[in-house]
Amino acid sequence: MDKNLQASLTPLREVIDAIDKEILSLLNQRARTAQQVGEVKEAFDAAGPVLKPEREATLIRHLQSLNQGPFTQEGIESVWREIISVCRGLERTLIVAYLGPQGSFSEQAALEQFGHSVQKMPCANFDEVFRAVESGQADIGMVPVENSTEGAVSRTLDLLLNSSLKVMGERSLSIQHCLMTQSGTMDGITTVMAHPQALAQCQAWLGRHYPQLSRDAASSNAEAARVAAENAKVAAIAGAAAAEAWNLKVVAPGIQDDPHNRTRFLVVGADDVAPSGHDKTSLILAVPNRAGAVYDMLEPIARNGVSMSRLESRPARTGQWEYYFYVDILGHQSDPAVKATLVDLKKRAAFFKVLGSYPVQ
Ligand SMILES: O=C(O)C(=O)C[C@]1(C(=O)O)C=C[C@@H](O)C=C1
Repeated sequence: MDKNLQASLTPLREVIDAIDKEILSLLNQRARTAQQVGEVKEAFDAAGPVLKPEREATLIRHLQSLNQGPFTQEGIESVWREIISVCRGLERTLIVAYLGPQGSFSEQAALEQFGHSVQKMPCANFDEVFRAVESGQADIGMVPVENSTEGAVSRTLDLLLNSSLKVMGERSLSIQHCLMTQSGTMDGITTVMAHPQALAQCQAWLGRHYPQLSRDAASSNAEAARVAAENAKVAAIAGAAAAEAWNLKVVAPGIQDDPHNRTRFLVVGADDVAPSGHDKTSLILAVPNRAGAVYDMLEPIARNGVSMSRLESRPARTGQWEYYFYVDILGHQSDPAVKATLVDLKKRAAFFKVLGSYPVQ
């Protein structure tokens, strides 16, 4: 290294070393305090959850509101999610179920939300994720619920309808699909494999570049990557994490038709989440099959001054053109306006189920 450069860097690096030492000492103070929190929780409610999503959300939002930079707001969130993850892990290890295998977008969403100090439980399908949490094998599950290009993930909606689990959080992820193979080229490739949602999100690109390839459905994109790692004739569409996990080379990155492609995931678990100050409530409603019924059903939301952030319908499979409506409204179910809205909705709906209130991401 250039001598002058070295001379200029050395004092700055000494400053960084001293700061890191202080951070380390503070991190250990924080970790010890979290252990004490764990002991208090254990003493009062040994079987209770260690995860407190509302506390994690308020704590991070508060730090972001104090932050003057140049440390970025996203940086605050990702650093503190990892700090909390380690501290939480000292209380008790959180077991997180999601659609695997290794390198899936669900895994990425789970790690972004809960940090890396968790026990990962990759599952073969969404039903298994719900079963793992319902049976207590896992503390929480992370499942995709909607994609900005392809819409609702219908299996998740059906599982939410029939499960006793609650929605405890949300996480939105930018979905950048990559085409990947063993060699990093398309020589000898006959088939492109991915989850049907990913094939749909990339169909125009595939039609333009590789119209001759057959398209095969996989249970997940990471599963397609696993198959491609075993079969030199298969190209997979998956995230960059899957390429790394399965030792594949990216042929083309960012091949989704919409560059702003995003997927929203839900955290499902057994517990109710307390208010965080900026929350959302998810519910399912059904209305009788008659004129004006949907308008009547939704009227209390507007009347109580509550904002609706999502409305999704799903056939009730009665053969009568009846639908379940999946509704997200802003606010916690303990907020007076939301509470009043829920009372009114329950009176009008043929079916009514609150899935949970949770911090807005
Ligand atoms: O405040 C708590 O209840 C804690 O357990 C501490 C802590 C944290 O590290 O800040 C850890 C886990 C919880 O999900 C929330 C916060």
